[in-house]
Amino acid sequence: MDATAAAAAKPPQNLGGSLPVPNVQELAARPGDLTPPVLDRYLRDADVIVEVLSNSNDAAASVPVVDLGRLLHDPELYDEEAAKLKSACEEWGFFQVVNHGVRDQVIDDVKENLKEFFQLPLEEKQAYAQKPGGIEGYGQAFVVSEEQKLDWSDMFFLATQPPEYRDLQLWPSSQPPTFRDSLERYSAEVQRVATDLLSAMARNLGVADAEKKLTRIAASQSMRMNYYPPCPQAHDKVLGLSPHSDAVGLTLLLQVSPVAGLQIRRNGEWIPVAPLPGALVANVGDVIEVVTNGKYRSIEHRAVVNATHERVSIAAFHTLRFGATFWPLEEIVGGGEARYRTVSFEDYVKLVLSSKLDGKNIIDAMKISA
Ligand SMILES: COc1ccc(-c2cc(=O)c3c(O)c(OC)c(OC)c(O)c3o2)cc1
Ligand SMILES: O=C(O)CCC(=O)C(=O)O
Ligand SMILES: [Fe+2]
Repeated sequence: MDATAAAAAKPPQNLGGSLPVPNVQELAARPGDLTPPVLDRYLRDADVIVEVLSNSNDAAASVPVVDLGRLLHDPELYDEEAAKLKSACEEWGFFQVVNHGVRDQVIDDVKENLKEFFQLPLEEKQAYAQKPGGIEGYGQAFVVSEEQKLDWSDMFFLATQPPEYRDLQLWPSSQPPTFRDSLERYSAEVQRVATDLLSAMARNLGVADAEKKLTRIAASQSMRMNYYPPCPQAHDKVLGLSPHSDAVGLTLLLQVSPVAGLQIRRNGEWIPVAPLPGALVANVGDVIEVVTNGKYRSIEHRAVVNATHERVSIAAFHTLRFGATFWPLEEIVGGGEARYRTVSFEDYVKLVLSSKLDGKNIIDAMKISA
């Protein structure tokens, strides 16, 4: 590869960052520092965190479960499982993936190492802090004004695929010593799951060449590793992560802790997605909504926090590579109207990273108004 091609392979720098905000794990560890003006930045209006209705547990139980092994290795069961995937994408936008083939050891190692990382003293974690104007590293995202309400969480964000997108200075090398290895293995296995799911979605959509057009949506991957400290003072008045849809193609979320927190908005209610041991939670992101012209819609979700237990999760975001452009696929639009704009991936990432985390605001900005 010549120097120009190598430079082109690197992702653009300084696509956007966040205003600096307090480290939430430290705030939680020193409740004396949590004075009313500090806490007030996290407290939501009473109507924001409404309880889920009592019958919601039934709905939670029916968040679809898709068996990837059946789709990949069992021709006799393929049609039945593909139909489940189709209705999960059309009706829910969220589903749990089981029998996905990511090895238990790979999952256990990445979970252990990430929990160890978050337990390091603040000064050690700060060695991997986000740089001004950048999103990668340890810190926060989507804080664009001093007035907005803050989320009760910290994040560690790393670009993981393709390997040339990585900034290895931000990948912990010695504490914990196996972090790089375990993240690398987990990243590769999860990217394979994303590609396989997108292939199956392409077959379901039944459009010529859709496979190539959809699997490119897993060409890059980044990991948002979330740490939600407990909040005994006000767990029912703060949010771990504001309502949002993922501004990527396909997210595969690992609920590291056996603690509830993820909720999806369905028919106007917030429904919990209980951690299912060994499963990955898949969700359709905004980029899939664009290329399917709204046939598969991204779904708003959020994270709530616990009074006494910390919670850790890893969102593996799969999306396009820089240099790509995306638009509603002609085969899906057919004789109808494209409902979303064509955009270069780079411009799209700039839009994402300068936004507030606020429901479906990003995809709304992509819509062509009637
Ligand atoms: C390949 O280029 C990029 C792809 C994705 C992102 C990105 C970074 C984030 O931090 C981020 C995020 O925190 C997030 O919040 C939950 C999110 O959902 C709205 C994202 O889509 C997201 O994307 C950066 C660069
Ligand atoms: O922690 C969770 O359960 C949700 C995380 C999430 O939605 C995200 O990182 O985009
Ligand atoms: Fe999300």
